Amino acid sequence: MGDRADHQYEIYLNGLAGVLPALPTDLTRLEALAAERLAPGPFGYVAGSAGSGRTERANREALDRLRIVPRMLRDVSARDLSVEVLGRTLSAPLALGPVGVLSIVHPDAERAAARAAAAQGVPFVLSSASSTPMEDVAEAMGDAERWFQLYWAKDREVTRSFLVRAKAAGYTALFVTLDTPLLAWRPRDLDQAYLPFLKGVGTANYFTDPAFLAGLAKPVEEDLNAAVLHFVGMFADPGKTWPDLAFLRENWDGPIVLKGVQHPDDARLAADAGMDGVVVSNHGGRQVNGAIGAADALPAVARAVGDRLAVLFDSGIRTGDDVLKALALGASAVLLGRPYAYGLGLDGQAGVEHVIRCLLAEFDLTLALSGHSRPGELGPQSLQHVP
Ligand SMILES: Cc1cc2nc3c(=O)[nH]c(=O)nc-3n(C[C@H](O)[C@H](O)[C@H](O)COP(=O)(O)O)c2cc1C
Ligand SMILES: O=C(O)C(=O)c1ccccc1
Repeated sequence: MGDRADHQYEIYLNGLAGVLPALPTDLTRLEALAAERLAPGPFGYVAGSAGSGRTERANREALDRLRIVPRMLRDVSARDLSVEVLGRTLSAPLALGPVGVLSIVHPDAERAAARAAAAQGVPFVLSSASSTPMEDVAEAMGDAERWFQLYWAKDREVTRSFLVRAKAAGYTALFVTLDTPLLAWRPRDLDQAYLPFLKGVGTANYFTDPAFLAGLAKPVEEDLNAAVLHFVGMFADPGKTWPDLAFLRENWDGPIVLKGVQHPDDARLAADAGMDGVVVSNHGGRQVNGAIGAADALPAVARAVGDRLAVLFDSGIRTGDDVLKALALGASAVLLGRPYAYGLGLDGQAGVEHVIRCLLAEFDLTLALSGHSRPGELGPQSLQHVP
């Protein structure tokens, strides 16, 4: 076992020494704890999803219908969790996914989450809609691996400027989110009249951008309302189509990953457009109510493009066995969403580190106990579907 995996056992060893962890080690308990301790508006924003929550439930149902079939006597004494993704070696098949407006759950927001990822050796994906400018998050991370998530704006100059800034700040890959050309119908937020960006939260990258500011009649300080409305009207673009990807390919020379792909034909279009990867994701059930569970969409996408593109996965990952299942279905790594936002809200950087450590320790143990030593050994043979 490598250094990283040894490190994951810290919580376990603390347990043997009678030291209580600050947060539950069963990460499925974080949501209930966050419901108790966070303010209702921010908690509802993070926990909420589209419509009646059908897709969020489908994400869990899809993972829960899969069962791991353990194999015995396979010498699992030495494990290596590392994977190759987008031309890099990751120490484990995990990254923190893009979650916007993190200052609603903790004042240290993206800086704390990014430092936690850096400390635990997993990449951090910074949201376009972060509460902290991308340059400040980069500075907090030193030379640790970071990727930039793009909300593909209506205004070309803003997009171009974001790409230049992200490159200069050391973000090595671009994650373009396709599933949010509009924000969905989200009853939890509507019922509480809680929409953080209407107060200017999540606009840090825009309000520090010369191309964005050039589109305002007055400085942000003089008319916050107008600035916010300008942001809401331009941050995403429901008019975009596949040929528009050429613009991003011409203006970004690193890997480009399309986030929010659910149909194998869209994955093929991504490959044909010269993209480098896809994230099979339904945005944690926050966009299309009634959509296919993300884990149910993964196998067909992996079959369609697994030999041409990096296939990543998110939406519903809560425990180490979920990570194993996603990899067995054909993903090379997973992104984490809400669980780390809860960790941040409950205990800042330490809370995010707790979430990463528990998830990876549980993944490492589940991998070993099911008879595997490396992620590459996982495949359809590792799983059984139950009706
Ligand atoms: C509060 C919140 C904000 C999010 N903001 C973004 C964002 O700015 N950009 C993006 O691509 N995805 C965003 N997502 C989606 C996540 O990247 C990810 O797809 C989703 O949370 C995964 O599902 P999970 O929460 O069930 O793990 C957000 C999710 C949450 C919960
Ligand atoms: O809430 C979200 O899911 C999301 O993607 C988003 C979009 C705009 C601003 C902040 C978050």
